[in-house]
Amino acid sequence: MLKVSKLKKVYDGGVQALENVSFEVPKGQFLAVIGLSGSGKSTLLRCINRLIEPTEGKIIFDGEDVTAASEDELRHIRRKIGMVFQHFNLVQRSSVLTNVLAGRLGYVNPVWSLFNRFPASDLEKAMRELDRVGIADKAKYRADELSGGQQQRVGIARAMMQEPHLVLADEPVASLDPVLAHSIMQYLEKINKEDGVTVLCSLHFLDLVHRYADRVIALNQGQLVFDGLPQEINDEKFKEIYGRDAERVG
Ligand SMILES: Nc1ncnc2c1ncn2[C@@H]1O[C@H](COP(=O)(O)OP(=O)(O)OP(=O)(O)O)[C@@H](O)[C@H]1O
Repeated sequence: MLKVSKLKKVYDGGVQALENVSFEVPKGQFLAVIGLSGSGKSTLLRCINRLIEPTEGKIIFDGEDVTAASEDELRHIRRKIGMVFQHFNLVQRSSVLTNVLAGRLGYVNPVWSLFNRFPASDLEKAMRELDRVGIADKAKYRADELSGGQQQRVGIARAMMQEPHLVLADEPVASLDPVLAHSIMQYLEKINKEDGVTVLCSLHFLDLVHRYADRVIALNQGQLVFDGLPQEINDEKFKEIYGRDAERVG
């Protein structure tokens, strides 16, 4: 469902963040993206829906050429791609429910959304999604009244409002207390296994990769240095991915 070919990104100022990155993702896969800080994980995820413009290369998603899409086509493609962010990206002063409904913005009439009016079916769906992540009782709270773990659950519910085919999760547990990481990962696992949503998720900890990912790709200085099963990352591969000085933790 996703094909990335020879992707390259050079930022203004000359930093080469991605070089010749190619891989394919079949529908329904849970793919982890790993690599040291600065290796290009965020850049890769954001190039896929063109939040960042790739410099070269091609991205095909659901049979459509994302890289060649017009603004209109891109809007349509982005509806099908949900995003979950490291720092949650919620509107802090708005209610949990309003934040979740924001996931519907690609669908509703913009005039309605200006007045914060959403169809009853969207409200019902928002409550269902909040229920699935276990915080329906927090719908009326302001986002900034929630803990980090709860805010990330709102982030997942918001992404699910789009009825996405693909979710891009950019270090979704990196800002959380490590003991909360599994609960958030389990929600991502649920949408992957129960709804068949394909997930691309960058992660720092290999134990999470082993526990949740079907497959893993690794970046080192913008280059793809590994593409395989989590259990194939032996000590030698580990050093190739993270460098000679790296030591396993967890
Ligand atoms: N907007 C930008 N302008 C210039 N350089 C950038 C920009 N964003 C990222 N970079 C650089 O591109 C490289 C890849 O960064 P990226 O954020 O994709 O890595 P990452 O693996 O996601 O890192 P982290 O785990 O710290 O988020 C780094 O050298 C970074 O400094």
